[in-house]
Amino acid sequence: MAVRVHELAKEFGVESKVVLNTLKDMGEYVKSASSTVEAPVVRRLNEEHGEALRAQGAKKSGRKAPAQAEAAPAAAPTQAAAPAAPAAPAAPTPGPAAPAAPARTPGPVPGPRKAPEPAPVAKKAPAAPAAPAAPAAAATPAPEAPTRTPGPTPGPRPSAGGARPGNNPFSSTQGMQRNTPRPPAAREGGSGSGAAPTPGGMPRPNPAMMPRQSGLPGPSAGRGAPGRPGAPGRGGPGGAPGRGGPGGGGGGFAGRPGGGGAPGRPGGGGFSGPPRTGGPAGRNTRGGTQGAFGRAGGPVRRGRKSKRAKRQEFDQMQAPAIGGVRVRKGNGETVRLTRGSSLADFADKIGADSASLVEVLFHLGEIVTATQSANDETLLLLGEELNYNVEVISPEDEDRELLESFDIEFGEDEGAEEDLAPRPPVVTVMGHVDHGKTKLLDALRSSNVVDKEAGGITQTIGAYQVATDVDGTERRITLIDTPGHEAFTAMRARGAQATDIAILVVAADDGVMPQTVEALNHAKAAGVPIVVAVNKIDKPDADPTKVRGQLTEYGLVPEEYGGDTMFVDVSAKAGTGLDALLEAVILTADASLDLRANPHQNAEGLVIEAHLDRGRGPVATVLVHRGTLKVGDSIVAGPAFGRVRAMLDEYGNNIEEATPSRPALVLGLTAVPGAGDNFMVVADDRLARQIAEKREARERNALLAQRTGRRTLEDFMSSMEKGETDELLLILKGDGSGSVEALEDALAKIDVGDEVALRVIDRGVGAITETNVMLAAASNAVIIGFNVRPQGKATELADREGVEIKYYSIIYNAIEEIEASLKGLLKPEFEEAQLGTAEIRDIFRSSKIGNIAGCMVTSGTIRRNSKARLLRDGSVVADNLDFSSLRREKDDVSEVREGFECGLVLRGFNDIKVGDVIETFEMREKPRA
Ligand SMILES: Nc1nc2c(ncn2[C@@H]2O[C@H](COP(=O)(O)OP(=O)(O)OP(=O)(O)O)[C@@H](O)[C@H]2O)c(=O)[nH]1
Repeated sequence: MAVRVHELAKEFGVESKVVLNTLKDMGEYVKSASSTVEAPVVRRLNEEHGEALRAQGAKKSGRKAPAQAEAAPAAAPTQAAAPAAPAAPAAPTPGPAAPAAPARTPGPVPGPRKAPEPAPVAKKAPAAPAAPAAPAAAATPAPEAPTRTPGPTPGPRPSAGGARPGNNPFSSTQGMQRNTPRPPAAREGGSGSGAAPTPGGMPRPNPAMMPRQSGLPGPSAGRGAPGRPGAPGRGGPGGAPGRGGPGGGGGGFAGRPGGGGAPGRPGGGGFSGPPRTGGPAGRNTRGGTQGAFGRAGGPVRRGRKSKRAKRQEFDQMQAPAIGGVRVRKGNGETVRLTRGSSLADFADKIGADSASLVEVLFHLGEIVTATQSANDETLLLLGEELNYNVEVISPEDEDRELLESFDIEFGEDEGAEEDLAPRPPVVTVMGHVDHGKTKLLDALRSSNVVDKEAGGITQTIGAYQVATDVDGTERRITLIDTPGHEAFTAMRARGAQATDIAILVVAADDGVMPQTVEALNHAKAAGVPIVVAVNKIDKPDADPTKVRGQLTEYGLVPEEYGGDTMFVDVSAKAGTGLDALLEAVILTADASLDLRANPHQNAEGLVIEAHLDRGRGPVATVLVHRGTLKVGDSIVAGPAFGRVRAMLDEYGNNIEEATPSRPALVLGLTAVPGAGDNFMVVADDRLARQIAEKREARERNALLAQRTGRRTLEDFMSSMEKGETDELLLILKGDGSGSVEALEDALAKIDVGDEVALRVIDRGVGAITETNVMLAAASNAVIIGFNVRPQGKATELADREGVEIKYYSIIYNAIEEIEASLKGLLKPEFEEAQLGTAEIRDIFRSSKIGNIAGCMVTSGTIRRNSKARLLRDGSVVADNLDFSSLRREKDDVSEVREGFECGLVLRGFNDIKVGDVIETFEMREKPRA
């Protein structure tokens, strides 16, 4: 599973931005310290830059020697791992789940991969004896232990291991879509097999894994946490003891706090860990977790206030001063903050004064007020400085906690093994431009429709199902209708993954091209198996063999060459090979994935497309992951809710219910959700509304935090020098997610230079609401309505608040106007225009008005109001002068032309000589290109 940048940074012992920059240099798309990084990328990072980063980290911690000496080992995983490794063989008796463990982790692969797990534990808590590591180690197959070498990737690797939740390591991941309930052993013990290893970072299917997959993951496989070595033992009030406590926590084992006995949260804190598995321990510690839901954590406040004040005074006496500010430093306690928390929230959690945090940040070069929403990086920076382990709760975790507060669990199949039924694979078509993705989707749609009788022409709802005959059985496949990996990646970036299998289209006449590789990498990063469609084989210059050879270099080895990737030659144009392609998809799914879901529960799934339909209101195409969605269900989808009024299939037919992997167009939502939002059926409308409202509020906060951005002192200074940077803030509303995205993309491409920036602070589908207007008013933004109008009192409010709303129905017009207004924000640019020159022929000295130059105008005109410079022997003696007097004969004049004599006085400048040249010029505004 993915780890976050700051977690990686912690492991290397460097600042997040160092890792961030390294990743960016590697071409990875990472935005902030809380961006997630997939296991393969982590591996690459380790291979390519691991040593350098660690060296840097070691240097850094060395520098801080006296104060943070204890932190030094953290930067040296090798040292840290050393004590842990021996602990493994010494492990007395395996943990409760251990007996099962070897069976679940067959093959030598898991051994070395899991090896680093103890490392983070030891790393994070260097002071902790080896003992706590033992249970964790014990949980891994003992024979493997001695062979362990502390790999270079202590943290992330285990996470990759833990990243395959559910019985289906390749399917929709992110912990949201685990399909099989975990066996009790795993739940209770949590340790053993938690790692659910995938083969050495290669997310390829491996049939050997099958039996294990179906019985897997312990809580460790939960999302997020397993990969975070820092996650174990989230400090409750006890703070420090939590760290490094549950030994298992380190590597993604994590299940139970039993290991270390510390009051930390069970290390993994997996998706479902706390509610289901933690038992009382889990619950209690969760309660102790600092303010996950608003309640401030921090020290327990008891006793009289004056006493506390005294205590604080005492603490502060010992507190190191940061730039003259005294703030009590932490001991590495974990502080959990939601996105967009303010410094006041932070201060509240650590029992400090928010003003001093503002000051600390100021000394670190950031200007943030106490109540302003701070962005993730700022919170992490502050945490690092004050020695707190700040965890900015990820959007997914936040949502999970939000749902938990309603006692709802998302992403799990209910019931037991026997409740699961097979479901069709969901497939995305990817490939290079013009290699035939669209054509292939069209061909598959028209030739393999499920119900030829009923349908006829399919409608574009974002996905459709086809059927194919494999070994005499009709098998269905759900195809996502948006070709290309962009949509796939965009969804994944939101923590959603709809795809089980990717069809990689490669034109046989063109071969592997840049986007082929890109698509391939995206699929690999997501752990999605690939079936290659070698397209356009009807073309005379088609060379399917070459394509096979080329892809082999990228690790896709055709089955016929002994590999495990199926290659199928097709012609989307001629319609050949389509059945074979579908069969290959089914065979690949059968071999590497366990696609089952419980159809008898409340439906859950993903929104894959949504827009506002003029006649029908908000419509959303959803893909059911588990359960059965029925007309009449109360549903919440992202920040939208409602009741399913009607459902349509891809033929436009009304359907009463949609089973797993079935795409359906849902009518009846109150708002338009975003593509990639999850949806679920809840008990009643009221609950749906409450969840939706909470999500919307949360989203707004996060947006505000984003908006406040990170403005450093340096930025501040440089913009001051430049005369302040200007920014045009926009809120985009449109009639469909496609148009809003298109508009935003186009706007992002407008470039009028560095001085003026354009930032879209919110976007959405549907009418312009009062909320939009409020946000615009609060942030001085302009609202762009694309084919939409205001709703309710939005116009009134906009008038009152002075918010500008602009309406467009043609993207081009919107872009043109916005570009023009951006240019309007530009400060005028001036250039110098030469006006004339005059030569000093004589000098008249006057005590009253200074030296008067008697001149002959040698070119152009000398104007009274123009600027002047004095040249002597070709060099500038004085610049930017102006005239206090210009006369012709005895008259004051405003200008004198070439060939005439004049007398002039330079204001405040008397050092003139005969023969000097006076050059005059004026500054003219330059038209913008
Ligand atoms: N001869 C031949 N031409 C094909 C075949 N498949 C697609 N084409 C042609 O290739 C061109 C590109 O096909 P598209 O389906 O638009 O390709 P795409 O990958 O969807 O392209 P983008 O959407 O631009 O990324 C079209 O002119 C198709 O007619 C095929 O099997 N044989």
